[in-house]
Amino acid sequence: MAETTTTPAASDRGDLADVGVTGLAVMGRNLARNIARHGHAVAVHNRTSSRVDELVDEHGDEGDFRPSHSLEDFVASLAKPRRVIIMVKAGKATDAVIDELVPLLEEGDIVVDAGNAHFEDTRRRERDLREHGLHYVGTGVSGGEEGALEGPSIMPGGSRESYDALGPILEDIAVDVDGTPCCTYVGPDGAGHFVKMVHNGIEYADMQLIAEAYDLLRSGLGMEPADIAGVFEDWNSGDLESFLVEITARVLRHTDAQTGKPFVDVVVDQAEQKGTGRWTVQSALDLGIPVTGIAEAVFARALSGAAGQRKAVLDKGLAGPSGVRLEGEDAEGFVDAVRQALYASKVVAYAQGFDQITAASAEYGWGVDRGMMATIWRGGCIIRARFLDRIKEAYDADEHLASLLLDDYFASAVDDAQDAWRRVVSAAVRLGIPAPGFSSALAYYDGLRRDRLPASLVQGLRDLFGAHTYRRVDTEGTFHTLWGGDLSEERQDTADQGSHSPH
Ligand SMILES: NC(=O)C1=CN([C@@H]2O[C@H](COP(=O)(O)OP(=O)(O)OC[C@H]3O[C@@H](n4cnc5c(N)ncnc54)[C@H](OP(=O)(O)O)[C@@H]3O)[C@@H](O)[C@H]2O)C=CC1
Ligand SMILES: O=C(CO)[C@H](O)[C@H](O)COP(=O)(O)O
Repeated sequence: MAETTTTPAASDRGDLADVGVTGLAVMGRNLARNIARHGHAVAVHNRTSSRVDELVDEHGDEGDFRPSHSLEDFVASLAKPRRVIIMVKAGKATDAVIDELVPLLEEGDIVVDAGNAHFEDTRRRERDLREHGLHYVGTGVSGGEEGALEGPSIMPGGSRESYDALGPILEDIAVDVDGTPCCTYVGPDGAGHFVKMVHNGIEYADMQLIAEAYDLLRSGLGMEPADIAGVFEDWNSGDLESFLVEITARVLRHTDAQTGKPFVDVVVDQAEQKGTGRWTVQSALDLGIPVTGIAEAVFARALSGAAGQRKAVLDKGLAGPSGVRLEGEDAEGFVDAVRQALYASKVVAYAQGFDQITAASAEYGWGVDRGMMATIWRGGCIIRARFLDRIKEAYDADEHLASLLLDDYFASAVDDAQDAWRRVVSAAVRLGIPAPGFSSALAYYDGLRRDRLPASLVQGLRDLFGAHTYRRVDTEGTFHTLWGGDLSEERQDTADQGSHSPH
């Protein structure tokens, strides 16, 4: 387990710890254990001291832990330049820890925030700490509790210099796929946390699509959860192979011990969220990138949580098909059609997420390498999936690829799936089964394909009611029609540029 140490051992550095972790809840505790198991001496600290003692009592034999009960002792136990990993609640808790930590540090030390911070917070903190001569590394860590211990996917931002000092440890503890660690330098300031945020947004979209596939099989065909588990197990040996498809089978196969019912039937059908999906959509709105799959997933969670409204509607019994099943020819081959619709919709969701990374990288000057992001998402993280190999190949082959959907492999995969995709969306509409992920992905695909969009009419309406102007297909310049006058057209060369932005 402890064979890949690339930093000098603690004993070579004056018996000081190689790295420190403060915040020992599920993630920090397992990250510290992972670091120790890889032969690095790790200082451990937590606001509530009992967590430190528990870690050392239960797992002290796994490696070289240096417990501290105060932040002062914790900092004093670290070799210089000090490398401090903060793994606490995002937001105010992280600021509180930074405020306490900074006066104890020296120029050149590296502060790593491995929590799910908002990338704008990371940009602000990086600026502030730079003024103190400190490096601030906002890093995404994905894989949950198990990944933190066995090898997560790690997405560090910050200065190159800080990565040179920190990267070897992070690459040691990250999971390895085909000899490549799922950790790479992402880019300056908030780049790491941005990429992690989009990762989580894609996670939302992926789960929503999986949930829709389950609903279509259950409500549309009348299949039982255990049978649907078998379908997902089968799908997991093909193009859809992924962690989320694998665990869907496990969740669907699980029976509640108390009632003997399928576990999914005893869980309240209101999906919660901590906020990273919502942040992704908010940022996409600012950047003008249509991440429809992620947005539908966030809104589907919101709709599920609107308990009062849902009950009122149910009580009133709003009209529409319900309880109708597919039968005969309509049911034939439907399971496989859902598989194909799931695959095509997933490709769209990932394509949109990568578009958002592209736009943010240009906006903030991060220089994010999309092929490398696909590479480090192949293992350790929640969205790990077989088809990330294909995404990596697509971006490696053309670093300027305008959309993943233009890559030959994905263009033909989606084309192969599209009859089934349309069949599934039509069936969902006819049966009254909500499938916002599947249908919005298809609408996005069709929107991209169209020669002319009805946006021209929107432009006309804007010009009529607000003199917002429009551009013509046949002449350069900006125009306004005198709608309230003789309907003649004026050139508006001094028009407000903002009104022309497609974003
Ligand atoms: N759970 C998961 O699957 C994943 C979580 N993350 C992110 O990792 C981070 C840690 O997550 P997780 O392990 O679940 O823990 P939590 O998000 O539940 O945070 C608990 C930790 O934060 C500490 N903390 C809270 N407030 C303060 C404060 N004001 N000052 C100092 N410490 C404080 C707690 O200390 P105390 O014990 O004293 O209360 C405890 O160590 C979060 O940012 C989370 O978003 C990232 C990927 C996956
Ligand atoms: O970061 C993660 C995985 O990479 C968390 O699992 C994710 O934040 C869960 O989010 P939510 O509670 O909003 O579903």
